[in-house]
Amino acid sequence: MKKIAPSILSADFSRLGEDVKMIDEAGAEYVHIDVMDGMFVPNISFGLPVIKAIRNVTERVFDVHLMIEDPGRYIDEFADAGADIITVHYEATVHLHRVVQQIKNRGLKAGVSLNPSTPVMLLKDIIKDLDLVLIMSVNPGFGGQSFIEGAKDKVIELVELRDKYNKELLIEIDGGVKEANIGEISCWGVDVFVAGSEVFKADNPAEKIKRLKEIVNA
Ligand SMILES: O=C(CO)[C@H](O)[C@H](O)COP(=O)(O)O
Repeated sequence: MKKIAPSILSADFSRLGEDVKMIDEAGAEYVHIDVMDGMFVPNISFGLPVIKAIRNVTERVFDVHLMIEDPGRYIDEFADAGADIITVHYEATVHLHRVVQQIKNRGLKAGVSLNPSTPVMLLKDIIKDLDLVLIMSVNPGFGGQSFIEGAKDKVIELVELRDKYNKELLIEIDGGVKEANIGEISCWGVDVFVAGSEVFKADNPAEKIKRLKEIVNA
């Protein structure tokens, strides 16, 4: 079963708890949580206290995407805050293998994300240790950007690596995912679909989540 991961970056922060509850009740399996530090990306979003607060609202999987420099400094804190999956950026992590082990030693799923300009092949020697690879289909930092078409070839290359080295690997895509393109993206072999503005700018966000789920599982 393929999964929808609504990104709370596009939620209404003045009523975040209600938006997270809506994500849960609409049947999305993951809550995608974008943490930005103003260094790795030019935007600052939210951090540990916010994640702890919304952890009380839902038992859905917290899919925490760390867009921060040197994320190894904070793995224990994000685990304590309630993360289920922690994804770090290849470009922000010098000792990637060590950080992946830190995440797994906390009993969490470990993911690595690639910026649009970072080649998939760079993950070849670590792919068997990963639970998830997140392909960025926009430059990280902001919601509401357009899907970068080069993501298609990256997903196809990653599917080949998955077939060869790690059949359990989840492939996630993030950025510019819409009702209009999610069906095609799904055909490439993606398992988890992050959608921010498409969900939260919809007249009925819960219906939008259900619709996206239907399309990817058709
Ligand atoms: O990681 C992100 C930005 O860095 C967001 O999750 C992503 O951009 C989703 O937003 P949208 O669906 O509006 O493109």
